[in-house]
Amino acid sequence: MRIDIVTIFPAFFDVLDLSLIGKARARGLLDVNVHDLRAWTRDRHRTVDDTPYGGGAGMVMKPEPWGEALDEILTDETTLIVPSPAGEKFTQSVARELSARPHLAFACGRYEGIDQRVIDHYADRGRVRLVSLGDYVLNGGEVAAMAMIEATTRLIPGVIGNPGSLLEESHEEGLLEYPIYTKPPVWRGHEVPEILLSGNHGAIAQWRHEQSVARTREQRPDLL
Ligand SMILES: CC(C)N1CCN(Cc2ccc(Cn3ccc4ccc(-c5n[nH]c(N)c5C#N)cc43)cc2)CC1
Repeated sequence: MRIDIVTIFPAFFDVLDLSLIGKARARGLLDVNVHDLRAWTRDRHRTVDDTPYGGGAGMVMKPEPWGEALDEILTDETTLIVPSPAGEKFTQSVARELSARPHLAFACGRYEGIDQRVIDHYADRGRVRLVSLGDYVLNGGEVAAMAMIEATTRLIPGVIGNPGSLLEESHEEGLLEYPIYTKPPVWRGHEVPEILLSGNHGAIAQWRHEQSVARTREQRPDLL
């Protein structure tokens, strides 16, 4: 998968050189390219924003730099993702859908957002998705893009070491995951549930499912 990220804070994505995504890049599983939107400005101040038509607080990101950047980056195979508080909710299902795409481009806005005509222009030409990380307000699209990239790329075969662990994760089966434990068997007086030491794999699987259901009922009844 190729991923392109356009942002006025390219250094924000240096973290993508680390950990599993960094290793996947080194192994050629992922081709991640971060671009500074200001590279497509034409004025000496490298201006990317201006006042909103119709008045109102804040500034709006100008369409011209975005148009020149995206014209260079997008292909017929690209899904353009625009993180936005007004977008569809980002879920595990969306992550799974995006993980099958050959090319993702993330347009990370700042200020009050990107001039609507940029989204309209590229919507006419193919796949544009406004996607929201959740019902809270961030200062820009970078944090959301980072989360979406991590949730999506970890589903690509070979990116994480143990594909089996993808199957029992929260939200994959519609339930929250069961509690997990490791050595020592007793820690500060807290014992590991005895069933997990029994070696009875059928009983352990049953117990884990019951724990998942109980946890989901407690924390996320909306998922049941
Ligand atoms: C009345 C007038 C003063 N209102 C002022 C608040 N406006 C809403 C508003 C609020 C913040 C931002 C900052 N921002 C800029 C680009 C950008 C991309 C994503 C997100 C974002 N926030 N939360 C998520 N789940 C997101 C995602 N994905 C936030 C972004 C942009 C826009 C609405 C207008």
